[in-house]
This record gives sequence, structure tokens and C-alpha cells, in this order.
Amino acid sequence: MLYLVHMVVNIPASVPAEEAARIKAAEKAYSQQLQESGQWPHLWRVVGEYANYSVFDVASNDELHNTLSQLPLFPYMQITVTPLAKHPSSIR
Ligand SMILES: O=C(O)C[C@H]1C=CC(=O)O1
Repeated sequence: MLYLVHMVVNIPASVPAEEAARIKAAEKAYSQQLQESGQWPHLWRVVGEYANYSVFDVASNDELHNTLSQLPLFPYMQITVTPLAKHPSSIR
């Protein structure tokens, strides 16, 4: 199943810079692991924002929730999920 996911990151100023850098490095490693496995086939930066639009390819709502909730930045993100279905006019 495909899901369009919008993530907006907001790390509070109260989080020390070294801790924020550690969380971002862990997030990068985890996201690249998911990209390599095919579960996170698209990751796009929103121009001018600390936000992204992503496409996840996972088996179920539960798998997506489990995957997203393990993101190191999860406590600092607003996440919006849109399930995608095949468009009847799509040639792919
Ligand atoms: O930077 C972001 O948009 C948040 C998150 C998604 C992948 C990653 O490495 O960080």
C-alpha cells in the first residue's frame, strides 16, 4: 500500500544542539535504511521549510504507524498521512 506522508519538523530550542545533531544523524541513518529496503521510495524536501513529502510503500496502516513512530525525530514532527489508491486514468 502506498501512503503520501507530510512531515513537518520542529525541534524546540530547549533541546541542546548536540542532542539535536545526534537525533538528526540517527534519523538520517534510519531513513536511509528504509529507503534501501524500498519502504520509503520517495523523500522530497519542501522548498524553504524544514519539512518533507514522502511516499511510503508498506503492507498496512499498522506497519506505517510502527515505522513512523520509530523515527528518531517522531517526537518533534507533525505528520499527516494520506493513503493512496490507483488513479483510473494512470498509465502506471
Ligand atoms: O529532514 C526531514 O525532513 C526529516 C527527516 C526525514 C528524513 C530525515 O533524514 O529527516
